[in-house]
Amino acid sequence: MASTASYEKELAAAKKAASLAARLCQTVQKALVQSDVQSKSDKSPVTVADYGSQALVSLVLKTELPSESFSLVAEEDSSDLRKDGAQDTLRRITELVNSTLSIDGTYNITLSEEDVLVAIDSGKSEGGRNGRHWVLDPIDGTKGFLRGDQYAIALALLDEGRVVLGVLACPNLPLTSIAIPDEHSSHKQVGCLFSAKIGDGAFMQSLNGSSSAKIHVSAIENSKDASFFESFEAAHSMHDLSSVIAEKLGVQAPPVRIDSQAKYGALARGDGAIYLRFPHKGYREKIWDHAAGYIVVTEAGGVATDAAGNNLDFSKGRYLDLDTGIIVTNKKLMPALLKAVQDAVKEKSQSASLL
Ligand SMILES: Nc1ncnc2c1ncn2[C@@H]1O[C@H](COP(=O)(O)O)[C@@H](O)[C@H]1OP(=O)(O)O
Ligand SMILES: [Mg+2]
Ligand SMILES: [Mg+2]
Ligand SMILES: [Mg+2]
Repeated sequence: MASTASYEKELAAAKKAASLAARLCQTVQKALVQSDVQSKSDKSPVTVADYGSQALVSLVLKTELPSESFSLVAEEDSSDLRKDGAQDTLRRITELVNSTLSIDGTYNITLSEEDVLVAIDSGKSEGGRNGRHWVLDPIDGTKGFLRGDQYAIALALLDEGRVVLGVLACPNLPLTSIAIPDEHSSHKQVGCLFSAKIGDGAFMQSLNGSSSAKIHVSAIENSKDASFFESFEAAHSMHDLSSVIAEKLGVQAPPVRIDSQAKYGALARGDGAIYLRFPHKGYREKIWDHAAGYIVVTEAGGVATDAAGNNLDFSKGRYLDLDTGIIVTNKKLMPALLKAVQDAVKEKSQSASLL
């Protein structure tokens, strides 16, 4: 039964898997940031890190939890890597996975290229409301990764359709608040690991392995004092709609634009009070883009719903069925936020029908 399980060892395995994947991604991103302009336009580093991260997470979960049946819903699959011309990429991924494993030293394993493909392809599950399913985005925020900005490794566990635990590794997120940008920001210590287990609260620790501290969403009650997060990429979210909502709420601070589910982590520790996400028409949200962030923020005392105020339902397979968008905030601000969202959405659709 989902309600009596403690998920203790699953959480430990998830933290281990995400931390190791973060180490692999950092290795690649560091080389990328130092590389010349020409190689920066090359998308292959993120491809290598993306597949490498998925292979490592799958391997660590299977190794740490050998007695459990294994189902993984993940973003990537190996079909492109099995094509002619991908041999070099597959070789680079395999080397990267093996060197990350050997630096860590916990596992005395060397993977073959075929092992890597098999590990990646354990992620083909469809999820759903029965049984347990891991949910993984091996790199969330690929655009941020390529820019040298924020990205996350996002891993969650579904049990009978509910998110029961989640971890978010954010290698570039400062350990202290990002609410006040300061000129010394380049000296800030970075690398956060957020984790949450159902009924147990949410925690943050350094990816370098310090002890974890409990985190809470902002206690702000007056929306005028709130600040909000949205996607860095305008193509991912309707920034015009979020600015209308912010105006209706009387929010005075400009939006903080960052990539990836790092937004959920930052919100869960109170760096900002609202996260607005309104993808353009026709975009379907995937469960791996929200499951880990959702439990981190809700266990930190926050609420996340769609624009109709419905709870997010992770039990429908690989996609989330949503009304319009996703809104996240604390319990005090949610009623006013929901009203502002619904008014703004109504006005937008009325003005669209007048055109
Ligand atoms: N057109 C799109 N609209 C919304 N989200 C998108 C779009 N294209 C990709 N994404 C996904 O949005 C998430 C990043 O969102 P953001 O940084 O805007 O919060 C990622 O999951 C990214 O995929 P990926 O995981 O491949 O990076
Ligand atoms: Mg993603
Ligand atoms: Mg991704
Ligand atoms: Mg992607």
